[in-house]
Amino acid sequence: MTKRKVLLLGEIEHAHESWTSLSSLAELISPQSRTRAEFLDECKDGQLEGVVVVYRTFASVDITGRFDEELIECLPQSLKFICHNGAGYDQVDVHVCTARGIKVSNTPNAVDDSTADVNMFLILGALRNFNTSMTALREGKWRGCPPPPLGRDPEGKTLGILGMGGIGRNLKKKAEAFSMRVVYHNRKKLPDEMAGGAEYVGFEELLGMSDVISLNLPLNNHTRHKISTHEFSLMKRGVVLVNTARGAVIDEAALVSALNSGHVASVGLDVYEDEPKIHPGLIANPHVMLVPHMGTWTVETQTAMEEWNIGNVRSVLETGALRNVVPEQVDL
Ligand SMILES: O=CC(=O)O
Repeated sequence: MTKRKVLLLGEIEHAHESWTSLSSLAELISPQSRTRAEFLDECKDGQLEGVVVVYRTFASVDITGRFDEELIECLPQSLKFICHNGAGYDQVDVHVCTARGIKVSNTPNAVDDSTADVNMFLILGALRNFNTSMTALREGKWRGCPPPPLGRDPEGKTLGILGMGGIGRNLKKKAEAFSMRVVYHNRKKLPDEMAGGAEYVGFEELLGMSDVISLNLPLNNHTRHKISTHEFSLMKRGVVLVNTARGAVIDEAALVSALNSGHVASVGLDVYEDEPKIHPGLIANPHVMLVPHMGTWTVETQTAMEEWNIGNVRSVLETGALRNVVPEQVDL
């Protein structure tokens, strides 16, 4: 009998032993392709027949492109599972996977601490306007001339968390250590023990009452450009906005206008609408703290993500099921 195959798209950087240990259960293969066109041909030529599960990384999109309808339709008939190494799985069209009977997993909990840490860093940096003085110092101008306006303290400010999933709930605890009052909005109110005392408010209410707004919601067809011109107009003048989720949740052009008009005082961003390109209006604005998508960029978190994803591959090979599936597939 031919051995089942596992296709690795991307690299294993940390959890080498766990990955290698899978070889007693299946043949571990990598694609020959370096481009999307080559990958589609490799699929169509039947070279990937026998692959039951794909392990893919965020960066592998540079080779295959998005797992959209065109690509998913070409995948071998044997393929039943896609294990995505990342919390956000917007590179994979889950709807098409579901229609083809493919189950998809991600790495939700592993990312919570490090992403919420970056979130808090951006909140503090944007409130204190650290970007201007850090740039001035490197230019030999000490705090700058004139020095930046005084920053603001997080203590006593209202933080509105849009999307109270694992990262949002983790951020809530961290923000409370800085004496922030936390309110949140989700499509559904959380059970009280999960919300941990944070007040549930409507979407527009959150926009209107928050001093700081943190975007922690996944990118999908419902959330693309969730924050645009109209939503900015509902926010307090002088609001601070941070985003560690996905860039396209914000309409970046509208954000640049809101910053230029002074309606939004400052912004902290880890993610961008068209990464790695950054809107020139964001680069030019001194009130913007920019981090190049480093929410999970720590040894501990990257290792934990790989271990979780490999655990999912192992679970498929040993039990025929994933340990977790993405929320859209939970009730299937
Ligand atoms: O962006 C990071 C992730 O989706 O895990």
